[in-house]
Amino acid sequence: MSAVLELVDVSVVRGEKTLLDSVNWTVQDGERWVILGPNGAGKSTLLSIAAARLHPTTGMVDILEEILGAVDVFELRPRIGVSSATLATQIPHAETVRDVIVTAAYGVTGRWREEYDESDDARAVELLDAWGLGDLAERRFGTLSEGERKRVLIARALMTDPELLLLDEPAAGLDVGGREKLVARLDELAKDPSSPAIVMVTHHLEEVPDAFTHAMLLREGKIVAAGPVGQVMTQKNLSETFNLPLKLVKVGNRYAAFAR
Ligand SMILES: Nc1ncnc2c1ncn2[C@@H]1O[C@H](COP(=O)(O)OP(=O)(O)OP(=O)(O)O)[C@@H](O)[C@H]1O
Repeated sequence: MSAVLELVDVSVVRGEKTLLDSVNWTVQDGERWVILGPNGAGKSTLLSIAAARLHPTTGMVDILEEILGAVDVFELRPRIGVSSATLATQIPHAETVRDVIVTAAYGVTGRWREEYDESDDARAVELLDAWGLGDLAERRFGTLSEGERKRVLIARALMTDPELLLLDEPAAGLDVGGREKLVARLDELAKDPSSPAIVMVTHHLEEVPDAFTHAMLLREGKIVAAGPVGQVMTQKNLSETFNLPLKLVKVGNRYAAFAR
């Protein structure tokens, strides 16, 4: 195993506010991490750093054995797959599902005059099938349901065969059926040894697929706990993270929490 991501004493400060406070964190190849924490904890800020979209105020960030600040981020970014609500807002509504996926090969949203070769088209077809989108290939992105959009965004994030996959709240806005289908699909992805290292951000314990290996709990920019899921997901750690006495329920390898 080698580290795909390493943060040493990383802080992000904006004006008076410390968004991330001395974060130390390593993600090894093959690991599947979930980052949990309340609103404003710094989860998206941390993911932006992992995506090479934000530089820390202080500290060292190593992504895929490149040091942030000493690497051309435009060469690094194609090696990282990202699915987020921000990206969804950048996709033209009239774009077909097939083009939303294939355009990731050039890191653009909106197909224009780029030339795609056969391997790009073949990869897009493979992903359309894998994510149950085959029948929607020619549909316009703007006409999709929220659940369908989420799957398109993840398929797009996988288009370049990334070495690191970052998922920012992939199940936000889904009904219980949509959430469960997506969690099951993410579980398959997590179990597949050919999948890249995965980091997923969520507010909800129910959204953690059971094959995820590691968890980080974040509160006010600081790590409350980080490590193997079974060690980190305790009633005490979660109550401290969400600043609320919680009752933790475990069903198989899935979790839920309720106020005590
Ligand atoms: N440029 C900025 N200047 C000041 N504060 C900022 C700036 N950007 C973000 N913040 C604040 O930093 C904190 C962390 O934001 P971040 O989006 O990383 O949290 P989050 O855990 O992803 O939250 P949520 O779950 O609500 O999406 C928030 O309180 C946010 O308001």
